[in-house]
Amino acid sequence: MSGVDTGVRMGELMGEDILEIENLSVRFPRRYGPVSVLDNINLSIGSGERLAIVGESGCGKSILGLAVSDLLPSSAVANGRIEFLGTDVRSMSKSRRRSIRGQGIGIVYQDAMTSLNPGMSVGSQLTQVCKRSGAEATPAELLESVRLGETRRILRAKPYQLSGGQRQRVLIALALARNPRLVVADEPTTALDVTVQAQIMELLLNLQSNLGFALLFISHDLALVSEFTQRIAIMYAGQIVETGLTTEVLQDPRHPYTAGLVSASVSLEEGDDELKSIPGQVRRPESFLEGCRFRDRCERVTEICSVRPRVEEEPGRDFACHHPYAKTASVGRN
Ligand SMILES: Nc1ncnc2c1ncn2[C@@H]1O[C@H](COP(=O)(O)OP(=O)(O)OP(=O)(O)O)[C@@H](O)[C@H]1O
Ligand code: NI
Repeated sequence: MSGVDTGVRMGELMGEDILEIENLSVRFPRRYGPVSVLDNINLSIGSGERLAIVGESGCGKSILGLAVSDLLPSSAVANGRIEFLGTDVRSMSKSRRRSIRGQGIGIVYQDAMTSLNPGMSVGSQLTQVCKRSGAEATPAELLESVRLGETRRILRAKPYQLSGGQRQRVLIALALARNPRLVVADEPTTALDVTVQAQIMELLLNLQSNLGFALLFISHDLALVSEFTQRIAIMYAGQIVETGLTTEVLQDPRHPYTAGLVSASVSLEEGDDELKSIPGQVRRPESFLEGCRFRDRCERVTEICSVRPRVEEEPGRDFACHHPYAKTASVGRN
């Protein structure tokens, strides 16, 4: 948690918090023993806020999205609090949890083909979700709100008869059927080509500003994230290493991991002959390091890094590092 005694938390600046995660840890004991694949996560989202979760593959972004949506696999063991609209979701009965989730949290995944039921028409899937969540809108209206033309044909179609972009719009319509206060979008456009990707992002953002839900946007793509989100949390190996306003974090990273991601992304955009990337790769959970989990890849590493770094709290910014980069005087350079 940030700014405990002095500052105002960012979520509060955006309106009241609708989601608060406190000391959340997730393990897969049968696979990785006592290692936490999500380790002591603290995070909140304000009403109507757009928050990005960023990090390399295997850092735990999707597991965090699943935990928030109460969809963790049964082999996962979770500890900590996840409070949605003021209620601790994890302490409720299964059926109550399902109804809260059904009415408050919508989910859009990358892979529409596996998120949709392949044997069932789009219309039946929408009807089912509308019924379950007591939606006021009809399936046809939902398809119109995600700007799918040819509504009648699409209602009758099976998922495989649609294009990737159309399927992604159907997923968004299903999320809207839940009257969401929060939408978790996990790499929602990764599988699409660039033009369609831009259209889907624009749709999601239009709906977000018209309907006012908060957006938890999981992505690898710093360009998308900087265009579309207000706040960012950087994850490495199951831990949040830095949070703050998206523009400030990306322009003036304090954590060496964030700095590495930013320079790799800039290098990619500028089409450098030799792509700058962070040396090495994310370890598998069974070999996560004690102390700072990033230390084997970090250019600033010293002995102290085998001790877990505290979370430093500055106004509007948290980071967990023994050797952070100094704050640049003028954010907004370049
Ligand atoms: N069902 C599972 N059982 C055991 N381990 C799992 C399971 N699901 C995920 N994991 C592990 O949890 C860790 C985090 O995975 P996660 O899918 O959240 O990463 P990610 O950041 O979303 O990566 P990507 O960018 O590739 O989607 C990985 O080490 C993964 O192997
Ligand atoms: Ni993922």
